[in-house]
Amino acid sequence: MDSPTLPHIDSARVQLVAQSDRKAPADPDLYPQTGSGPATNHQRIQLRDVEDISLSDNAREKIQTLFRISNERLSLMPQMAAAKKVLGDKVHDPEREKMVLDGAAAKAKALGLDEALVRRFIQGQMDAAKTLQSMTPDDPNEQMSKEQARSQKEELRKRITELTAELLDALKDIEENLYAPPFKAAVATLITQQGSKDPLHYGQLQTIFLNALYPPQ
Ligand SMILES: C=C(O[C@@H]1C=C(C(=O)O)C=C[C@H]1O)C(=O)O
Repeated sequence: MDSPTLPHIDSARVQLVAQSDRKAPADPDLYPQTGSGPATNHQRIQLRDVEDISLSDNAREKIQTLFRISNERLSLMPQMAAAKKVLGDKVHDPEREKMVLDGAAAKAKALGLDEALVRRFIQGQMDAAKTLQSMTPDDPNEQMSKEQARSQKEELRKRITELTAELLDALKDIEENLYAPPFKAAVATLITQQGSKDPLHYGQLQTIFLNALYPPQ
């Protein structure tokens, strides 16, 4: 990536709060418990089952690609929050969200991807993005001028647009496997294992991912 204007995420600035206002997941098979407590029997069984399935390295890589892109997209949000603060802009920008969703729907069509899945998935990514921005604390040492903030926001949006397109390519790559039970179980397990890296903490991102890929009936 060649974007020197995008600063790296500074985790010290992102003191994240543990708060998920999402509903309790419906299906414990797909929505494993997360948190710091010991794994439940259920989780242990599920992990063993997934090993038994011996998910191909290829499938594992594809799922991890999806997480990696999502993480990169989310990692831009503290800088987005900082730019918006300088500009006095709101975290939630419904016009921009409509553009992102419409762009994603158009690309979904071109790829032959299920549009409802794509809209759900990208809306989930945007919800997580807003949560992360709201959790970004003020930086009393922030020196950015409005001019700098405007160009930072613009650069970030360019990158976010690219990453949104990459997310759809990665979704397309797993679409045909998505509803095979072993694959579902593997997604749930890999998401749980990713939990420690969840920038939203305490399973919120896992829940967003799972709800988007496998909406509770
Ligand atoms: C990232 C932004 O903040 C929010 C999140 C968005 C996203 O994840 O694409 C889009 C609009 C905003 O509601 C932004 O304003 O660009």
